[in-house]
Amino acid sequence: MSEKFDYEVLYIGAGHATFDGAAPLAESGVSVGVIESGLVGGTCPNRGCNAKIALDEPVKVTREAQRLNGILKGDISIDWTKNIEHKQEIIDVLPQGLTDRLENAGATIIKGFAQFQDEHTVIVDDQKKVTAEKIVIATGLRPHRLDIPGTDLAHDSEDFLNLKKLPKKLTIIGSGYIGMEFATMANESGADVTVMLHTDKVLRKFYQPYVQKVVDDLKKRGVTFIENSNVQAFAKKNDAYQITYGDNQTLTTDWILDATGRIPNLDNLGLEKIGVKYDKTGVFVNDHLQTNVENIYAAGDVVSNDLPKVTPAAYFESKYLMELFSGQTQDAIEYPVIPSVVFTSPRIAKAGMSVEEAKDKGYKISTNDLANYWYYQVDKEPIAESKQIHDNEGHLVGVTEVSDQAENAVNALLPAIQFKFDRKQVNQLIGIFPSIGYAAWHRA
Ligand SMILES: Cc1cc2nc3c(=O)[nH]c(=O)nc-3n(C[C@H](O)[C@H](O)[C@H](O)COP(=O)(O)OP(=O)(O)OC[C@H]3O[C@@H](n4cnc5c(N)ncnc54)[C@H](O)[C@@H]3O)c2cc1C
Ligand SMILES: NC(=O)c1ccc[n+]([C@@H]2O[C@H](COP(=O)([O-])OP(=O)(O)OC[C@H]3O[C@@H](n4cnc5c(N)ncnc54)[C@H](O)[C@@H]3O)[C@@H](O)[C@H]2O)c1
Repeated sequence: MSEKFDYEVLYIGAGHATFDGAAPLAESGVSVGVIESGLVGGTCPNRGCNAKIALDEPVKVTREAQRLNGILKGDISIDWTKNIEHKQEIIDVLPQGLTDRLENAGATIIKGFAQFQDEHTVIVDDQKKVTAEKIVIATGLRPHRLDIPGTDLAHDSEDFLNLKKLPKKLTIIGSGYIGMEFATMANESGADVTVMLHTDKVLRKFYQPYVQKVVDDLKKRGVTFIENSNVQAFAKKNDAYQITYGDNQTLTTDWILDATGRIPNLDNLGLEKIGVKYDKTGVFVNDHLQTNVENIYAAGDVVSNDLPKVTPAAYFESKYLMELFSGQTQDAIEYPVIPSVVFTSPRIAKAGMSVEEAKDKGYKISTNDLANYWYYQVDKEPIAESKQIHDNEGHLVGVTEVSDQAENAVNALLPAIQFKFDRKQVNQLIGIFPSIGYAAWHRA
């Protein structure tokens, strides 16, 4: 225990970037404090991944049942209100569970909003002074809001995940992760959905031919996409809302979701006072996640880097800091392959080298027509394809898949990509048959 300070390590924020590492760090005997202004667990469990995937499950099941219609008898449809209630039941227990995990490990949770006073001192809710030898900024992101007249009439992803009743007409501004996942859920649950694009691109970080398959399918299901929409204003119109866009066109809707991205949670943190460098992309860190102020670190979504802003990245950084602070490593952080997926229906998942980069390098790109592979025909998947990329020595270096279980297929291939398995090693591992993992692996 540090004699000079209240804690050896103090985390600001209690999301994945904190708790995955803070709990084992406290268990190892380091004195740990965690300041959290909202729910312990942060975005992912409370208003992100867990909440979203609970709402998505009936969508996936409904789609499958539609495909198996004739074998399965009777119509099924989603009761939105019940779905929201079920989601809430599942996630309500998570903040307490994570609080217990941190406290049982020996960490102290301090509720309130933190502001730096100096590089070793933080003031919580303008009252309580907390000091620490090292401080980790892990404050995450918050929704970006369009700077246009009427912007307050729009809602964010958290509002959507808490909607007790699904609006009849829902308009989504933005076609990134949130725009596309929420358009899928709302459409399958019975809403009339319009997606307004900034440009003509949807999910620009994913393989575009697969994105197009998902967009075409959503169009067939009634979702409208407006490209280059140039959204200019929102206004209240009787019981509805009017969106002015394009060349002075208007659109009337019942509910507006602003899904135009997320920005670092750094307002009023007092970083200017202590000289920590950052910009609108996040906090600048070196290869030890250390800021320009020696004892201050940053982890998770709030860090300025090119990684996808996803839970596995926050988790990995949190674990790295735990190892650094407990003396298990002094090495620079070395990121593994970080996979990502968009939970549309079907999903698009990817890991490692992209198809575009593989083309530039002249690597081998194999196309797997999975819709015609027998195991994907079991549940009659019409949209299922993958690309596997092998380098010149025959190692699998990248994969992208569009299918209902693309996330599981990509997960199965991660060891081969991460550890550069050679042919002999790949052949040495056999999976359970039949399974999606097996189907992916036997092509590796
Ligand atoms: C709708 C949605 C769906 C998502 N789905 C997925 C998914 O399916 N898979 C995936 O991998 N990722 C998903 N993500 C991303 C994932 O949630 C984040 O990458 C992850 O939560 C980042 O963790 P973090 O700890 O860096 O930040 P956060 O979880 O955001 O935690 C930051 C915490 O800091 C607190 N805080 C901020 N400022 C202060 C302050 N001054 N004082 C005290 N506390 C403060 C906040 O209250 C918050 O609890 C999703 C995100 C959203 C919004
Ligand atoms: N499955 C997952 O892992 C998952 C799911 C949801 C969210 N997330 C995380 O949350 C973050 C935020 O998600 P997001 O979808 O808000 O961000 P995003 O960056 O994925 O997408 C933002 C979208 O808004 C559009 N946009 C920006 N300005 C606009 C304007 N003026 N008019 C119309 N469109 C505009 C962009 O073109 C883009 O399509 C993601 O970066 C991701 O890391 C992850």
